[in-house]
Amino acid sequence: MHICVMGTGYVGLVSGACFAEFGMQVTCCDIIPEKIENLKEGILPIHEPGLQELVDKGLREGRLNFTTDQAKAIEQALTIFIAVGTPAGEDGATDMRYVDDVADTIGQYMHDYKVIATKSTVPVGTAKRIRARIEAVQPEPVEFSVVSNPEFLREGAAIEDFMRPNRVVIGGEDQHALAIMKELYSPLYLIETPFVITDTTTAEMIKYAANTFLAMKISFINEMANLCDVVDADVHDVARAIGLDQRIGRKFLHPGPGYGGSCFPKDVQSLAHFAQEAGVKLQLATAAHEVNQQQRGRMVEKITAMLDGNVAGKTIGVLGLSFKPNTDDIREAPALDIIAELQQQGAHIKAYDPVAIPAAQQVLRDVEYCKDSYSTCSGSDALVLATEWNQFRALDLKRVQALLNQPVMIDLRNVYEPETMKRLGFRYTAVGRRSRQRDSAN
Ligand SMILES: NC(=O)C1=CN([C@@H]2O[C@H](COP(=O)(O)OP(=O)(O)OC[C@H]3O[C@@H](n4cnc5c(N)ncnc54)[C@H](O)[C@@H]3O)[C@@H](O)[C@H]2O)C=CC1
Ligand SMILES: O=C(O)[C@H]1O[C@H](OP(=O)(O)OP(=O)(O)OC[C@H]2O[C@@H](n3ccc(=O)[nH]c3=O)[C@H](O)[C@@H]2O)[C@H](O)[C@@H](O)[C@@H]1O
Repeated sequence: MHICVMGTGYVGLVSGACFAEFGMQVTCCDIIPEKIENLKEGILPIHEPGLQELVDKGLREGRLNFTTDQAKAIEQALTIFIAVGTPAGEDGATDMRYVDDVADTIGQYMHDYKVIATKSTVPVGTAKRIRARIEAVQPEPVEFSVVSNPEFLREGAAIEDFMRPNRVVIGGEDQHALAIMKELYSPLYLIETPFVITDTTTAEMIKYAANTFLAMKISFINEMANLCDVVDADVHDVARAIGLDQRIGRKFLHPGPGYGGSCFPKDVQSLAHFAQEAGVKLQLATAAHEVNQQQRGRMVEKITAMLDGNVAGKTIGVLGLSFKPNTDDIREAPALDIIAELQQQGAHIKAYDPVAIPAAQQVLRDVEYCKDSYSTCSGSDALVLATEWNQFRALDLKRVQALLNQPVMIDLRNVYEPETMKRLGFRYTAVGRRSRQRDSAN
């Protein structure tokens, strides 16, 4: 089956490469010619483990193609996936311009039956909006179906998530289109992936409910961590113990500087926004967002407190810039806000990230980028662990201590054990770890 994927970002490129691996004939389109020229040569615009191999294979075997010629790609395909960005607009409303543009393009170039599947995360009602736009621009009336097929992959684990998803959600009103969509995912039936087949509106709703629930879990544990900091309890034990209750589950209970990335922050706000437009006030979504925003400020306070309440004139080494490990994505990365605030307060920042430095250079000013973790420590008055890349989990702590001006570490991802750090002579603090251990900082 020929499919066309509109947008070659994290979702479009991963979906295209994985569908090619499923045996489909895939054409990925983008409006950025340079991106497409690079992709034709196998040069990826993003860092995503395992993606290079899949793209190389797809190109080599001729099942994966890249083009800016949207007319031709649309013409050839039976199914067209929309995987363009849906960034937050004003007041948390979703900026629909890219989805609208794609819908208009599809409408213009559609000459026979197509299934149009939305993979982008879009507000409830978008399937109807896409249908209306296509109908408005079609040169001749051609039958088509719009289905909602939200994507649940995580950056950094995207291939595994696509190939072995917890579930596939397909929303549609037309049985023929649903049958085509099921056929596309037929390799997943072999591994007994659960399928949720529903209507478009419900499928659109599911994606926001899933992301908002996960975001709420993170904000919840961050609030618990903040309380643990004050009442002398250990959030790791709290998270483990509550997570062992299978009704709660252990995942997504890691406290830290708050969630970042291109999805949770915008999706939580978008849900609250379109709910409000529908006359429904979603208090939990709003609270999850507010807690998340405040968490970054709390992290700055933690850092400042470890430097005697004043960071002006101090040098702070920051490990990790991306919003999570295994990606070069810095969209809404907590590290960036924290760095900007520390700079505002007069600190000099040294920073290292295994892959995200080029992206960070586009947005951060006056940061001294380092070639590795140890050069980041060298001459710094404190070390902040902002993103838990594996290589930061196994630092030579004696070397770190020797390189720092003073042995101060603020571990925003709770990677290290307070007891160990105390034994090594560090002044160490983390997020919600027990005060007996935090006392080591004093
Ligand atoms: N990044 C992620 O992990 C996930 C993202 N999503 C959702 O998927 C959607 C896409 O997200 P990302 O891949 O992160 O976006 P992205 O920003 O990385 O990529 C979007 C791509 O679409 C291209 N584009 C824009 N207008 C176009 C047009 N008219 N025709 C063809 N291409 C066009 C852009 O040039 C860009 O390359 C969003 O709605 C997001 O919420 C869903 C699940 C996971
Ligand atoms: O809609 C999306 O785009 C995607 O959003 C998230 O995926 P992603 O943002 O790539 O990464 P996550 O692993 O979910 O992490 C998001 C943020 O939450 C933070 N986080 C995560 C888990 C946790 O316990 N604590 C915590 O602070 C991470 O550090 C990161 O900043 C969801 O996990 C995906 O299912 C979804 O498809």
